[in-house]
Amino acid sequence: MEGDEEAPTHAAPPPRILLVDDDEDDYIVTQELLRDTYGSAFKLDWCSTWEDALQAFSVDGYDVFLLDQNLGAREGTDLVRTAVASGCNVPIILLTGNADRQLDLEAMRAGAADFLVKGQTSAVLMERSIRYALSQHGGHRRCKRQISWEAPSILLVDDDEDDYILARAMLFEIYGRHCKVDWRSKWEEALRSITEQAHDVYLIDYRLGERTGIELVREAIALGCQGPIILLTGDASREVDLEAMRAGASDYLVKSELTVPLLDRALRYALERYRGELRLAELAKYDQLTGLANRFLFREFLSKTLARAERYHRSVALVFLDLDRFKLINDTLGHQVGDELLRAVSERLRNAVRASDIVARLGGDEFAMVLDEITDPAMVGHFCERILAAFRRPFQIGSDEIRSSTSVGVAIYPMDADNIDDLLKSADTAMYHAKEEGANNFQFYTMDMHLKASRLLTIERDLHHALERREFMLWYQPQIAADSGRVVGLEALLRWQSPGKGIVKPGDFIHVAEETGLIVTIGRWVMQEACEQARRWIEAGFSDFHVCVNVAARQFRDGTFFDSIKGILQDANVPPHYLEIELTESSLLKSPDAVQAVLRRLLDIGVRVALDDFGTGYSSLNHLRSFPGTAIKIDQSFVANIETSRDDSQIVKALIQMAHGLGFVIVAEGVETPGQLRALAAQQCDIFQGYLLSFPVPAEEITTEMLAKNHLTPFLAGPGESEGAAGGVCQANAQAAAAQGLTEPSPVPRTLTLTPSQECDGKHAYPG
Ligand SMILES: Nc1nc2c(ncn2[C@@H]2O[C@H](COP(=O)(O)O[C@H]3[C@@H](O)[C@H](n4cnc5c(=O)[nH]c(N)nc54)O[C@@H]3COP(=O)(O)O)[C@@H](O)[C@H]2O)c(=O)[nH]1
Repeated sequence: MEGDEEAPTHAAPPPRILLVDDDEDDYIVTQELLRDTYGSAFKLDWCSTWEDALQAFSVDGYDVFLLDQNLGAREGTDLVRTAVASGCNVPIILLTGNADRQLDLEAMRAGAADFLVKGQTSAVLMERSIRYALSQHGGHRRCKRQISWEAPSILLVDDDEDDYILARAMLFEIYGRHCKVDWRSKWEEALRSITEQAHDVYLIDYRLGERTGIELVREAIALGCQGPIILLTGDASREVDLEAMRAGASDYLVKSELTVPLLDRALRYALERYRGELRLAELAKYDQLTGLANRFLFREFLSKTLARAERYHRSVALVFLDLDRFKLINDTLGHQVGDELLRAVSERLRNAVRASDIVARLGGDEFAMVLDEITDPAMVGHFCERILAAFRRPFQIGSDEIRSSTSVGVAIYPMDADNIDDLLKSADTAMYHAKEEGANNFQFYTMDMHLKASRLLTIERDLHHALERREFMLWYQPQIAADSGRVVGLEALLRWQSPGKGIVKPGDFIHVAEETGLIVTIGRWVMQEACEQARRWIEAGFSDFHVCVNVAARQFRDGTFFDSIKGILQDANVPPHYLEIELTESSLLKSPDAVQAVLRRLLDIGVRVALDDFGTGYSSLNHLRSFPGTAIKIDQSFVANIETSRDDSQIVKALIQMAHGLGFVIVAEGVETPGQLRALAAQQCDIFQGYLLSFPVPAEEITTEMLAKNHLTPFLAGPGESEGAAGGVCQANAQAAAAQGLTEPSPVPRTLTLTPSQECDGKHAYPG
């Protein structure tokens, strides 16, 4: 048949084809066949081993692979499976030495696009097989869902009853008598039946009275027919073949050459392609990177699973995973490595579950699985342990060995939630709890988690509103110099005037702002407001003071932090030494080099820098030594026990000596009693801050008078005097405050009335 035809001219460049065959003679023959089709310049690439083939399969650029079934001791079908499993979506056509239905079936199931018998393959047959394979090329084989093979229902459209009888006999031979074969002989009738789409496959004769089968194909497809259509023609003609393909037929068969095996194979491939197309439509439901189900399909699956569980009163576990430190891996080793890791993780997860269990990538580094028919939560626990164990071995990504772990959250239907959204939320909440517990572990959802999570969500929403409605404000807590007793610093402390809750302190919301990143916006507002207030105080005649602003680690991550502060100071027209930023040791540790670089730049322009809460974190002399700052704030917890705990007293003493030795100014925070104040003064602490001296107050309460007073005289004048008239009011207030648990007054703030026994006469201890 091929002898009658000329080598076609191809407007498009010929496909790039790789032959995998361990027999060089076969390579030469195949090359000749393809040259008949694509012209004498066509070059077929060739490799002869399984290993070379695998390598070549991962190379981008081939359009089709021709693969010999016999590769030494190994089988081509295994290679097809391996290639498909590793995400190869280039069509693979299997070549075998003999026609074997079993093998043909196996090839199809492995994911081959077609199957050709070597000795019986002409140039035309090969070209057609390649063309159809290419037209189907779209990667649907990523979808590994098994579609069961059933006897298809077939509609035969032929105006010759004998042909129908013959075809039906063949079909019965292939599928047995239970195969449904319908027959239409008239064009219009056939069109109606086809558009009803009651059949799996259509066999249409090219000649249908006055009209052609091609027209019928076109019309049926235009009317929405999706099932595969095989055209039957009287004789082989390349024109008819091309016409059929262009009209939308899946294949064409020459009636005179029709045999049972040929029909069988054509039907199977047509059906498989059709199913492939359906799956292609489903591809939108698969994650392109990993081939796993995506969020859309996962929800669909979960919805069906929950519906079944409801009907049969079963429990279902939703297992939600998030990789630990994935962002770090992505940021440091690059996105390509990140992608590879996600693929490798997907493969391990797939291997950790039963074939029937779904594994989905919900996005980023989040994965989810569903365990059906849960009878005992311990089952799920074991499953989670298996998942965690799957991460114990490092992942080999290129030349890198990457260690990764995951945090797993579990929610059970119907115990924890009775619908998809709530179940997902619960599993997500449990996963976050696993992160909080130090990552690399699993947690079952509990009601407490729910309450916590919903509280956080509410706060987040309210914080957004608070920003929009300008509900934030700053209160200021004075810092008093030990040597002069005067106010040298004013720490700006954020307060939220909530319409529903009154004055809310940062302890109740700042962590949410930090977690959500909202702290960057809020922090900028704080900085602007504090600097503008500093300007107002300067204009009011205040001098020798600075405002202290707390800065969260997240604010440093924004590469514009330095410029932002500089701009704010300029806009407010405030010299930089009026500003001190306070950061905690943990902020410093989050990204030491980057943070230190910013701090140095700030110091260079004159901004003061204090290390907050010192003594609580990983405080070490090394950190202190390399800290580019001006002041150290000893944490309240040490101050609180300084009178009662010898250890804490010794620690404070050592901290002060150490920090002084390194040239830092020492600020003690949380000073609540005269005894604490005296103990700190005895240990040469430079600056005091605490309820004893003043609660945080609104800016209006900071007056020139207040700044001029010596606030320490009542307490440091000596035991007898300090408890006397001079310090009496303050003392009474402080004791009253202590008796009430030393909470800040709210909503109307008040300053402890300090009665100075003498005016400030000394220079501020704080270095300028
Ligand atoms: N990133 C930002 N963090 C901020 C900002 N404003 C405040 N904060 C941080 O929130 C934490 C709690 O602050 P707050 O509730 O305002 O508490 C401060 C003082 O009111 C309190 N304090 C002061 N004196 C005493 C005392 O004698 N006893 C006592 N029990 N508490 C006292 O201490 C807090 C000041 O802490 P510090 O900053 O460590 O000096 C707190 O960690 C703030 O840092 C902000 O705008 N941004």
